[in-house]
Amino acid sequence: MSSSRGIPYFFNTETKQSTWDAPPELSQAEVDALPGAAQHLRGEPRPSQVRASHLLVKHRDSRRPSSWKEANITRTKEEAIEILRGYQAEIGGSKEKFIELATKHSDCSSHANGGDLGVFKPGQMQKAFEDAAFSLPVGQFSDIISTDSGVHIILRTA
Ligand SMILES: N=C(N)NCCC[C@H](NC(=O)[C@@H]1CCC/C1=C\[C@H](COP(=O)(O)O)NC(=O)[C@@H](N)Cc1ccccc1)C(N)=O
Repeated sequence: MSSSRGIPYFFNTETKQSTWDAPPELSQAEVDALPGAAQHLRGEPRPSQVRASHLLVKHRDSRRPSSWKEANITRTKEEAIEILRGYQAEIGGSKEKFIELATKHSDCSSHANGGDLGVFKPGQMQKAFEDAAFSLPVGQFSDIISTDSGVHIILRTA
């Protein structure tokens, strides 16, 4: 799973080559079942806009290490990832749980709307966030994504 784009890539252990494209040996059903499989693996066009929610955990290297929750955020990036891994385990695919945890813990002002960012188009969000959000099937969660704001889990909602 690419941590910057939150979508799967494929690594050939013999040739040590990595690629975004699914190997021919994988059946379409296997490709579709990949966690957060990018729509390009499913032969779908990139949408012109998406709607997504996120749970953001900031750290001391965040571009703005402050939030509604904590005026001065001093945790390290590794600590932030550990915290987010914990939330990821609690969420376990449940949208209700995601909304509950984003509301309580997200370091983004969108926490007030359960993490909802509304609809956005390419060019609005930071690249890694955009790539992951636009690659997720509707209703799917990303893996942990890192941007200048901190580390995120994204749920594509439309
Ligand atoms: N709807 C938009 N276009 N709002 C501008 C987005 C700017 C954009 N933001 C990001 O890419 C990250 C990923 C998602 C949120 C976010 C960062 C920050 C938190 O991080 P920080 O900036 O302290 O580093 N939250 C925001 O921006 C919030 N206003 C998003 C929002 C909140 C409530 C309702 C709608 C949107 C960027 N290009 O920097």
